[in-house]
Parts: sequence; structure tokens; C-alpha cells
Amino acid sequence: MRVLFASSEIYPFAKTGGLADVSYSLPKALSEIGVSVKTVMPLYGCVDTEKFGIRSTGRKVRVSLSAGDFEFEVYHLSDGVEHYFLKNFLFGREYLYGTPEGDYPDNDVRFGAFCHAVVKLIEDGFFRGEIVHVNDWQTSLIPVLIKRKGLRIRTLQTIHNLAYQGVFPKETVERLNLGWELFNMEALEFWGKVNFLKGGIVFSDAVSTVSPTYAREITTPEFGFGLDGVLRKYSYKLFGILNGIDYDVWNPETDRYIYINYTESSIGNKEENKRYFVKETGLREGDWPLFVFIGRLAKQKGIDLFMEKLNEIRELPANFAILGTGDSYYNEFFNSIKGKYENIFVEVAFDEPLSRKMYASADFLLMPSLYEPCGLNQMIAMRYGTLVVARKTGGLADTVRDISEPGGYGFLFEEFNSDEFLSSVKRAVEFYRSNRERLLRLKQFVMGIDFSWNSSALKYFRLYENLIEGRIR
Ligand SMILES: Nc1ncnc2c1ncn2[C@@H]1O[C@H](COP(=O)(O)OP(=O)(O)O[C@H]2O[C@H](CO)[C@@H](O)[C@H](O)[C@H]2O)[C@@H](O)[C@H]1O
Repeated sequence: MRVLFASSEIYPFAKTGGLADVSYSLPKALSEIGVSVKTVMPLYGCVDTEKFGIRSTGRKVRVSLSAGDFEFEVYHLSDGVEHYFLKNFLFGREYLYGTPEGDYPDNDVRFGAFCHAVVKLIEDGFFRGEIVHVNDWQTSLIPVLIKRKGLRIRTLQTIHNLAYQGVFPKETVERLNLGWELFNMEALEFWGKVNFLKGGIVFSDAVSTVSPTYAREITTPEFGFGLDGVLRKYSYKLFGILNGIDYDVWNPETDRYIYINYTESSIGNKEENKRYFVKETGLREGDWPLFVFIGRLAKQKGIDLFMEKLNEIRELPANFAILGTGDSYYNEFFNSIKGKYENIFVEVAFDEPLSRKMYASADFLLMPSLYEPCGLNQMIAMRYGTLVVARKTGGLADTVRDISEPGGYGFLFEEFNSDEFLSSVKRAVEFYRSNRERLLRLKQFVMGIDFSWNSSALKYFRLYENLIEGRIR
């Protein structure tokens, strides 16, 4: 089986969040079970071609649109998976999607032209295969163009985050030569604008999202971001497959960025990591639980609940470390409290080595998300023996079980409000203070839960098979 996997970010080449992790680890897991996978992404200016050994194939592909003529040069790298990169000046900028002030205004042309180029390469026989798997709105026009051109290849659209849909003014139809016949409610139109992700949902042969709970949630108005009706209409081809994490990338036994490596049986070293971390960051020394938050600073991640309870949090017998970057409103807030409280460490940045130290050092990970399609942080944290304090939503509900339940190993709260959030933090603090033995056992237990891709890669494989054999319609 041959699959072309298109994504706007792939770890370690370019990453702003969980999409990059999945776009690296899922193709790898699929190739380990015998699928021949090629990935394709834009070659951004920030990708270090020298470091990774990414080389030009010499192949060029040209797309002529009303917005302009764009020539893409195809680059390549093989690391078990065949990675392809399309180079054009549109992507030679500092950021992937926009500056902290906002999105680049020509993202429709940037990603639209990219989609056209990928489809042209399929038409030309450069990419051959049975399945094209696209991810989020940036690659959603690929299934639209494939259907319009009548190409005989099956398509899967995965939704990693329904909040981001790629919505542009109706002139985009013209700019990208999409054809006005697609500008109607049953196709690309969304309240008088063009919606890329809607196109992906309508024109793909199947749609998946990254956890079973989120697959149900997005068919409701509360989580549907205006597309719940469309998703209900196409629910016969909508599937929820839980993400996994790459156990080679995330492994406390071999992680070279953490202070001291450890396994379930040498879990004592995790304490040592915390000691070093607390020293390095200037947090309060002593026997305090350490809570960490790592993530994009966006409303989705529920960081407002932390901000609302800042006065209470600074009085708790616990240390906190926040690592994140995102919307300028949050960046400014967290920069303004940096170094202000002795039990709160803040770093407004994207810093993978620091995130690894935090996963290894923490007792608890905070994930108070407003919504969460799947969430990788909680799985990474547990792999590093860190218990999770989270809101019971989306993939968090599928991966964390509350301590009050039989076999529970985390701290969940239901309603999105700061009182519930704070009381779950307090529950965790209390647990730390009064259940040391059990806490240690739970840390070992969560390290042993299987969050690898093993079972989920097989689910994708079966979904591809069903598509090829025409069983989804
Ligand atoms: N400041 C920072 N410094 C270093 N590392 C940082 C960082 N901020 C985030 N990260 C890293 O980025 C990744 C975040 O992944 P998530 O899946 O939790 O979130 P995201 O919302 O981006 O992904 C979306 O897509 C994924 C993939 O499907 C879904 O799991 C998720 O629910 C959905 O919102 C983790 O690897 C984390 O360690």
C-alpha cells in the first residue's frame, strides 16, 4: 500500500505544535507495519536543509494561477520514510503561518499554491499511490482538486484542530482558480467566504480526527466551530483514531536533554531531575510538588484559568513552571509576571530541550484545555512518569482516568471554570503531601501505559484498506 502524507509541518524539520509530532511519528509507524509512505510539506525558510541533509531532486513543478505563476522545486530526504519538500519563495519567511501579531494575509495563496503543486505532482506520476492523507486546513484543497480532476486516488482528511479552518474572502476562488461552481453551501462556501477545511471534509473519501471523544464532540454546536452541521451530514465517513507518541523520540531512558535518565525501576532519578530543575530555574527549594504547563499560549489550552487564579496559586505550597508562546495577549501577560513570584517560573518561548527537562522533572502536568482534539503533552508527560491534571474533554477524556475511579491515575475536572481548576490542583497538592508511596507507584504505573502508535497505526491501516476497497460511502 502506498500513501502520500501531506502536512504543513513535520517534526523535526518545522514544528509549531502537535501536528508536527503526528506528521513525523504516524508515517514512521505506518512504514514499520509495511506501508510505503511519502510525506510532503513546504520547504520553509526556517528549515535547516544543511543540518538535515535535505537535497534538491532537480525536479520542478509549475502552477499557474490567477494569483501568479509559482514554480516549486522538489527537495528530498530519506530516513526510513521518504520526505519531500516543495520550495518556493512563498515559504521563505521567518514563521510558518504568521507573526505573533497575526496570520500572513496571503496564506490562501501560499497553501493553495502548495496544494495545486502536490496535485500536479500526482497527476504527473511523480507521486504514485492509492491514498492521499491530508492534515488540517493547509492541505485540505488537495482532496478538492483531486475530486475535481477526477483522479483515481482515495483521500483521507484528518482534523487535528477544528478551530483552524483556513477561511478566506470569496476572491480566493478566483485567485486559486477553484471555479465558481465550488462556491456554494454544499462545497467550499462558508458564510460568504471560502473555507478550506470544509472543502476537505466534503470532498475527501473519509474524515478522521485524533480521538474518539473529539470525533463525537465536533458534531455538536459546542465544539463544531460552525462546521458541526457539515460533520453531522458526513458522519458516516467520520472516524476518531487516538494519536500516539513516538517512543524513540520521547523516552526518559535515552533523552539527552534531561539531567539524569531513568526508567520505571530507577524512578528515584526523576526526583533528581526535579532538584536540578528547581536549582536551575530559581524556584523554591525544598519538598514542594512541581506543576508544569507546556503548550501554545492560546485560549484552547485553558491558560486563562491559571491567570484567573494567579493570586491563589502563588500562595500554594507548590512550584509551577510555565513554558509557552502564542497569542501576543498571553505572551505579554506571562512576560509581565516573569521572575515576580518565587514559586512560578515562566519562559515565553518555544524551547524543546527545556520542555523535556520539564516533563522529566515535574510531578504534575497541567492541561486545563477548553477543548482538546487529542493532546500529546499528557501522553508525553505520563511516559516521563508525570501525573496529569486536566479538564475532561476530547482526547484528555480518552487518556486520563481520575484518581477517584477504580484504576485511576490523574486529576480531572469537568466544567471549564477556574474554581474547578484550582480545586483539582489543590487535590493534586494534597495527594502529594499525604500519599507519597502511592504517588510513586502511580508514576511508575503511568510510565507503563502504552501510548505508542502500535494500535493506532493499525487503525489507520484498516481505514486506508476500507477506502481502497470502497467500503466507505
Ligand atoms: N513552548 C513550547 N516549547 C516546546 N515544546 C512545545 C511548546 N509548546 C508546545 N510544545 C510541544 O508541542 C506539542 C503540543 O502538542 P499537542 O498535541 O498537545 O498540541 P497542539 O494543540 O499543538 O496540537 C493539535 O494537534 C494535535 C495532533 O493531532 C492534537 O493532539 C492536539 O489536541 C491539537 O490541539 C508537544 O510536543 C509539546 O511538547
